[in-house]
Amino acid sequence: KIRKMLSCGVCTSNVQLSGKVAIVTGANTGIGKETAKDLARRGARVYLACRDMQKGELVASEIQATTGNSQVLVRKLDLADTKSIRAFAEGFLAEEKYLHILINNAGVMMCPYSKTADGFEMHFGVNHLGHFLLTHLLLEKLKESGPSRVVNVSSLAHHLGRIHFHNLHGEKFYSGGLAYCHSKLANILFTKELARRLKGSRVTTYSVHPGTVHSELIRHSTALKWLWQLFFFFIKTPQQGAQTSLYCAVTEGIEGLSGSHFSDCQLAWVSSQAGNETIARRLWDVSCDLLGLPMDW
Ligand SMILES: NC(=O)C1=CN([C@@H]2O[C@H](COP(=O)(O)OP(=O)(O)OC[C@H]3O[C@@H](n4cnc5c(N)ncnc54)[C@H](OP(=O)(O)O)[C@@H]3O)[C@@H](O)[C@H]2O)C=CC1
Ligand SMILES: CC1=C(/C=C/C(C)=C/C=C/C(C)=C/C=O)C(C)(C)CCC1
Repeated sequence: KIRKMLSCGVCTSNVQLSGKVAIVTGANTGIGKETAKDLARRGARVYLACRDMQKGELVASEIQATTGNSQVLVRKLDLADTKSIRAFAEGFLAEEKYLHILINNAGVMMCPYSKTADGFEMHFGVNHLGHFLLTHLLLEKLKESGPSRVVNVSSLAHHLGRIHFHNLHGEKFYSGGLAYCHSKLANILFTKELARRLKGSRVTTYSVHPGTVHSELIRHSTALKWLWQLFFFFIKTPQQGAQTSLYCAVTEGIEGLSGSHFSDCQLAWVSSQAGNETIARRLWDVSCDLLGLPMDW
């Protein structure tokens, strides 16, 4: 009971999703897997967008067996490679008429310094630019399918983040922990700017802090692995961690809150950086520039 109380925030909506189509990135484990499972239980056709097809197929079978929904599909998506992102989107657009829910969930944390196939620093490239490009490529479909939603999984860690426009790829200085924080700040800035640009459309967008959750996210940090074991009682299960993403994806009547940040299924405060529209606009333009996209999408 105490653990349940500490975990806070449950998505109580019983909205059913038959006939709806959803994509969850990084759905082969952790929060993404539980998010996909819940959407499948509600009857949606769910695409598990995973970089490891074998892991994805195993999880798809598990979700199909536990939910009785056979419409759980795995498609290859490596967010560290824009070619893979474009191939994923092309395949999806060719096979599906609609997209109602896009959950940009995949993430990496505290990686040793490394770059994506396109030369972007790994956290900025995967957590921000990868999802930015994916959303761009799927936006027309989301618009055609409205009402539709984009949920960006960020973190409380964004409070320590800054967008260092002169060092976006960590070439001047690099800390894996801070790079993660910067990328999670970018997730919130992207959400706010996207919401501003989508005003008047039937697509809404939300950013989320899932809580502190048992998952593979801490794979690069021995210290956090110890901390997680020591304080296991205070840490959410992936199923509890999925609640706020699900809340933002399915709850009726939150359209007016597009662009907002949520934690424990409630509105949550963001840092002053995250609320800064000038930084959000500049990050948008720089991201388009890096990805070779038009700025006015
Ligand atoms: N756990 C926590 O306490 C917190 C998590 N979050 C956020 O929640 C989200 C989910 O994390 P969580 O479930 O905890 O972590 P996990 O590490 O368990 O899951 C991350 C998922 O992202 C996938 N992924 C990583 N890199 C890529 C890539 N290049 N292309 C495609 N997929 C990729 C992983 O795939 P693979 O299995 O192949 O590595 C995995 O499926 C993240 O955005 C994270 O920042 C935010 C705050 C706290
Ligand atoms: C201080 C403290 C904790 C540490 C929390 C930490 C270190 C959270 C890190 C969160 C991350 C890495 C989020 C990712 O986005 C616990 C274990 C909750 C137990 C209570 C005291």
